[in-house]
Amino acid sequence: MPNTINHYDIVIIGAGQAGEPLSKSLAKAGRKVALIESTHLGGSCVNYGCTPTKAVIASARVAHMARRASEYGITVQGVKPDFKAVLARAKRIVEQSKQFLDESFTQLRNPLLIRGYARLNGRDGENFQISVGKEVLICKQVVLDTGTRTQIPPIDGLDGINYITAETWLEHEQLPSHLLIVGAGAIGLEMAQFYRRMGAAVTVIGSGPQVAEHEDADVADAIRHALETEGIQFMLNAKASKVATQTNGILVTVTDENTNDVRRVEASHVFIATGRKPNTDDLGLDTIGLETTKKGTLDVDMRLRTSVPGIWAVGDIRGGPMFTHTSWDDFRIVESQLLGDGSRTTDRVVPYAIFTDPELGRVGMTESDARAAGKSVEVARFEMKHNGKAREIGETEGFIKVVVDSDTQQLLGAAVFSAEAAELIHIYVVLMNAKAPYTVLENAIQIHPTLAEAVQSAVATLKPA
Ligand SMILES: Cc1cc2nc3c(=O)[nH]c(=O)nc-3n(C[C@H](O)[C@H](O)[C@H](O)COP(=O)(O)OP(=O)(O)OC[C@H]3O[C@@H](n4cnc5c(N)ncnc54)[C@H](O)[C@@H]3O)c2cc1C
Ligand SMILES: NC(=O)c1ccc[n+]([C@@H]2O[C@H](COP(=O)([O-])OP(=O)(O)OC[C@H]3O[C@@H](n4cnc5c(N)ncnc54)[C@H](O)[C@@H]3O)[C@@H](O)[C@H]2O)c1
Repeated sequence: MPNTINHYDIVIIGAGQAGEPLSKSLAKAGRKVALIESTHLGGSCVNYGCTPTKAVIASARVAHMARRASEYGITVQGVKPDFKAVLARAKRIVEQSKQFLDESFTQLRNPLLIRGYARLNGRDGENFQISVGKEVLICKQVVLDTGTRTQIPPIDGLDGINYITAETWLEHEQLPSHLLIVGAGAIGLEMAQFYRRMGAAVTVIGSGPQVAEHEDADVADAIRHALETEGIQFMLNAKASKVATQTNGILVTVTDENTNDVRRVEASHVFIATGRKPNTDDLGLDTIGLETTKKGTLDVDMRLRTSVPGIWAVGDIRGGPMFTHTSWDDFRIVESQLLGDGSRTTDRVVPYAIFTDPELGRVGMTESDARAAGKSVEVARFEMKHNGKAREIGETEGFIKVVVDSDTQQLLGAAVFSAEAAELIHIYVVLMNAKAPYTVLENAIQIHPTLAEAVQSAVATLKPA
């Protein structure tokens, strides 16, 4: 059977956080658009990332608060998480989002959703050729939004065990008796606390000297301490070098990065959370002369153009911050470049959070980054135990750290480690976007009693130079 050949203005490969909204926006503006997705609409965030992880983290918090009930004068007896029911709740929430996305495409002919795995297949004159099964698409421009998958580290024997990853954790319906998590980044930390609160023993192995390696040491230590208090064990400066099945589970050999000393840990399950590998290795990029970096990302300019004119890269594969909100903002950048005045670029303030409890809300530079950059730095720190609302709701753990440029009085960055930190950080985000001095927040009125008062209290401890 001959291949079907269809022509488009723009083809988007990957229906992730940027690709899906971009396809609709470009089509609405009159471009003929195809969106190709190999698995499920919504990508990693909806199907196994943000959505289900935050859903199970919410269940875990209910269990945690039920265990703490007596602190509030309430008697709750026999807190018993039902692990399967917790996963089932998360899966239902995922299904709702997936269904909503699927239905949004059922009546649409432009953008046309094509299900299948896409590869670039060289040029057709000035245009690009893309293959999906037996279909060939010819187009003027291509947007790549193919996301990432778990980066599997070279651990001896790993192929021989049924390890868990960010992609597969929802399918493992048996609560591990002892979960060993390899990787102490965002995924490792969030999932460690989830499984621990479900009742599993949890050990986290991190190759660096601290958890959350991009954060200031005091912030990273506070996260580790909070998780240790709940019984999670950490092995830092350590690497899992070998795994082997034994009668009662899995024997993991852990090598100390500094001393080369070897320890053996028995676990029932292993979760690999050692970073993400871009899905760029089977995209036919070589057929159009597009090279990846060593890490597999695509170098882009601030307008998200790759080195091949007409090819754009958005979301996690373009290097830099890997978040749903940055991927979604990439959609707005490409939209601005293709349909608007081109003013929107990657020159942006990027906040993020680690959804442990307490949460970490972050924006801008860390103190160490700011000092390394030679800025004239002033740092304020405010302990949450001094905030009235925090005491009233029993959430006194944590602190706020604000890094200010003492020449301009503008924020360079902030870390909020507290209850609701992922919400609170946005106050600093707005201040940074407005390029306003911290005194604007200092002089504002905040509602009492709120955690937001702590965000103000932190800057109020700064003194203008
Ligand atoms: C466990 C976990 C928790 C997370 N939690 C958060 C969080 O709380 N907050 C946050 O901001 N971020 C979170 N993230 C990160 C967030 O999920 C990603 O940054 C975001 O989804 C990236 O979107 P994307 O556009 O790069 O691609 P993705 O959402 O990964 O989508 C890429 C899509 O491309 C498809 N695809 C790949 N190759 C092809 C091909 N050749 N042909 C056709 N289709 C293809 C894939 O099937 C996929 O659907 C989390 C990630 C994980 C793994
Ligand atoms: N709340 C959120 O926004 C959220 C949540 C989860 C994931 N994410 C996104 O997904 C990305 C990936 O998360 P992640 O946690 O997998 O990656 P990560 O890069 O954040 O952390 C991986 C950690 O694993 C360690 N490591 C690597 N190889 C190792 C080994 N062999 N043994 C022991 N430790 C090893 C690294 O030193 C690093 O600290 C994040 O960067 C983030 O962008 C975001």
